[in-house]
Amino acid sequence: MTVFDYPMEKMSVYVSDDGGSELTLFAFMEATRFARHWLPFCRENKIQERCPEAYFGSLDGEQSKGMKDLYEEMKGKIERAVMQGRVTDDLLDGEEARIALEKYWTAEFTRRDHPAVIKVLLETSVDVDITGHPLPNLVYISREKKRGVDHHFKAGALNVLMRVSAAMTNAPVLLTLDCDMICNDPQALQRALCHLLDPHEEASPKIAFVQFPQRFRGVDKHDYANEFSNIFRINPMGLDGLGCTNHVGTGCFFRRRALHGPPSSVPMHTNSNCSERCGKMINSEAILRMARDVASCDYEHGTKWGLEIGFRYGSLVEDLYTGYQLNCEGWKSVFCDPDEPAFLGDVLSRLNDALSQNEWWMIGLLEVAFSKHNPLVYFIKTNPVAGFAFAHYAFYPIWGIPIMAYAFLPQLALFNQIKLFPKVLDPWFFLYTYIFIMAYLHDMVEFVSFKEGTLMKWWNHQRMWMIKGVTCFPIALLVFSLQKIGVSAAAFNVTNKSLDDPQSMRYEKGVFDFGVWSPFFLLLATTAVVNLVVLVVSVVRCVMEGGFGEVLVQVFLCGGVVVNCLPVYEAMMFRKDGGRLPGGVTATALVLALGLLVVSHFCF
Ligand SMILES: O=c1ccn([C@@H]2O[C@H](COP(=O)(O)OP(=O)(O)O[C@H]3O[C@H](CO)[C@@H](O)[C@H](O)[C@H]3O)[C@@H](O)[C@H]2O)c(=O)[nH]1
Ligand SMILES: [Mn+2]
Repeated sequence: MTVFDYPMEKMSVYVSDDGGSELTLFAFMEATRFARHWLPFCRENKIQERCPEAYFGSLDGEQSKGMKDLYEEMKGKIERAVMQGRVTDDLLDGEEARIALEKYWTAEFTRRDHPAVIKVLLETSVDVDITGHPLPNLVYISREKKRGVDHHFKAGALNVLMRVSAAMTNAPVLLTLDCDMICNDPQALQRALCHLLDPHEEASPKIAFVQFPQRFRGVDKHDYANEFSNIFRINPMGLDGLGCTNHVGTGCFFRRRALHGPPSSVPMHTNSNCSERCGKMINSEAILRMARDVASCDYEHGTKWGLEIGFRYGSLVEDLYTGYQLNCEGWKSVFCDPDEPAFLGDVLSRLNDALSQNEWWMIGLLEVAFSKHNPLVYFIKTNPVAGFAFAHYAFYPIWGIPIMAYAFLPQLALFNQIKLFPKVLDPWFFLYTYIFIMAYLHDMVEFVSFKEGTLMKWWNHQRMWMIKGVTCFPIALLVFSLQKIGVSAAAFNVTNKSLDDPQSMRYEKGVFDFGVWSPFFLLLATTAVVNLVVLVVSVVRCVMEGGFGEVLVQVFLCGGVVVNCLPVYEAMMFRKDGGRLPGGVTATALVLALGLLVVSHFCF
């Protein structure tokens, strides 16, 4: 965040470490030392790409060797600590760092059970870079964790950040960023402030947040695994037109006031704790005590935090949930999508990871859909069109039902020679075909005409949609239903961020990775096998016995699924690399497919 072209002494960076790892604190201690050299270097050389990893990665030759050496030295130390799993004395430079780490990471300290750790790493009134310019405040926070106390995942962490930052600096504008994101545009802050402070815009004081899209580094040319441009960039443009773009969890500038209640009920300035804070250093014992207090597990007990204040609890997609509740309260929101990405995240390169991430999202969406803040009943009162738009998100996983139905039922019927659709030249046939083609065409035109959209990317997107439709959507529906009847509990997997391994190399080449045992792949492989078998059987039957016109729609559906599943057949039969579908999955899928065909014979 230190990339912003903005006076550093007016910015504070709060880092939340929900994993409570000494390695993270150590990495930040190292980063502060590097920042003292790096920030003036960027300023002097007018560097736009200020994430050092990205900058040095795209650099050729021997330019800025000294700076690169410093960076490599820091990186090397952090990597050594990560490899060892702990920070050894030889890695620590000063006594102060060692004392800080020893003070907190005692023998009783575990990830799930530890006191709040708050460490001021930089204080702007004291710390300067090597040219004497002030550095921003930098504070490391690992909130208190106790076994058995609900910590509300990311929303809980963000609420702690909100309170600690209020105790320390209380800036009126907050930027939230995920751990896997980098800032890519030094002007992003100004862009957001233009909206939040616009004197000519009547709605400006009512704008709760300015959302930048989630965009990704390292997306392969045809984006076969999806950067979700339809969800993250196309749909929000429409919502922006309605004044209520959705919040996507990261790359978002909030008006702090908006998170404290409806526009009419909150005073223009929420500097309520200024009298306690003013004039004190953030590293003073009084401020630190207050910060630890608000970062404790019990602080929220009996308060409105998570219900009416701060980020809202109750859904794994706290972002959508919080954003839309703010809109319901009367706040507006803005979508800001400059051509040059303001923030960039890491793309998930493993198909299985992407599917399991989607499973969690889908469960979170269902939690919104079936909550008392259901967009249909709750939002329709204020803005019907936006209500439907949010319902489109919240009920998205329901797609699993029709997609599963269309992936299996017409095919099994066809296998048993049952005709489901009107035959060719029947007037209904034209209506069906018209609706089908128009729906697909609409999706395609919308996608391809958008900024970097291409036909190939669209094809991959629709394929991914189909893959999700037979894997994570139905599984999410099942898990959610089980949760509702009390069978299993919600959990949150932090998604895998590592990028340098064989799987990622396959990703870069645009090849799917099927190399793990996963229920997703089992469902996908079963779909693939059933459709292929039925396609072959029915084509042979049509050639021998005729009557193609009567089953054209069913054969077409079957063929469509088969074409979409080509990479699956390849992964089952022809691939030799680690991304090949495990034999066990293939065998189980064959048995399941056979079972389905046999059972269907008795049912139809
Ligand atoms: O218990 C938790 C879980 C997550 N996080 C943080 O939350 C962020 C998002 O987690 P990540 O693993 O990156 O999840 P994704 O599935 O990639 O997140 C997407 O989906 C989330 C839920 O909709 C949004 O909050 C995110 O912004 C969006 O990028 C990360 O910075 C995590 O460190 C916590 O602090 N505590
Ligand atoms: Mn993420």
